[in-house]
Amino acid sequence: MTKLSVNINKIATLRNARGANNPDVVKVALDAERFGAQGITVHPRPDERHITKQDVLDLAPVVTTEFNIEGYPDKRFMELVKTVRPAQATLVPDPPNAITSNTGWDTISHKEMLKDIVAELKSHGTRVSIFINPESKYFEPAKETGTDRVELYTEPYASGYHEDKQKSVAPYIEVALLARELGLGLNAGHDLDLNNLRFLKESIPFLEEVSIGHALVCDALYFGLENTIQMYRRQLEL
Ligand SMILES: CC(=O)[C@@H](O)[C@H](O)COP(=O)(O)O
Ligand SMILES: NCC(=O)COP(=O)(O)O
Repeated sequence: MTKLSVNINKIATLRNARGANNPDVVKVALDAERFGAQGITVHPRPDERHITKQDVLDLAPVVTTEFNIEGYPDKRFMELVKTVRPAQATLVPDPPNAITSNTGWDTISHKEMLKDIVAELKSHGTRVSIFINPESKYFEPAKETGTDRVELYTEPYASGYHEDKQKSVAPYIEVALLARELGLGLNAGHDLDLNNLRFLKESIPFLEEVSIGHALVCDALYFGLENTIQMYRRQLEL
């Protein structure tokens, strides 16, 4: 079964627009779980443009599905993850000023650094996933870091989907089979939506988790959060 982890970054974006507490990020996370989310993902960026450190501290004790914290493993991130000990930490190579995540790790040149970070996070009982591009050269080094999983960066798949979905998904199938061969768990995320999700799932049925935020929150403006989460869950049922 592929789990749906709902990324609530954009709920916090809306909340921050007025500086009060509407929408209430914690309430939305708990409602999302009640509506069928099988995980909650947050990405507390250094500039706190959306999810703040306090959001993470507030969410950690009340989220009952899998709590997944994404981020660049700097001192701030590592201390926050050590404090809340989420089910999963997803390491992304985003510089502080990135408008969004736009690439996976170069696990070849960063292998030693990632090895130490993965070991520290796992020592706190947190499962680790490493954000990765669909390029096979990065997968054996990823395995050598000791990470539990990799998360396929799916923006290239999404951006090419409408023109030629078979061509777009091909590199992902190739590296997914390699990941399975290496014993790496497989997550996926970024720019997945109601149009492209089912084909990805059909192409890689052994995906363990997809984390979806931007498109899901946008869809919820039209369909409502409960309906939207159910619509995304149905895309994952083969
Ligand atoms: C890692 C990834 O692809 C996304 O989860 C990312 O966290 C999105 O970040 P923004 O919501 O800040 O665009
Ligand atoms: N890891 C991907 C994620 O959490 C959400 O990405 P997006 O759906 O907001 O592009």
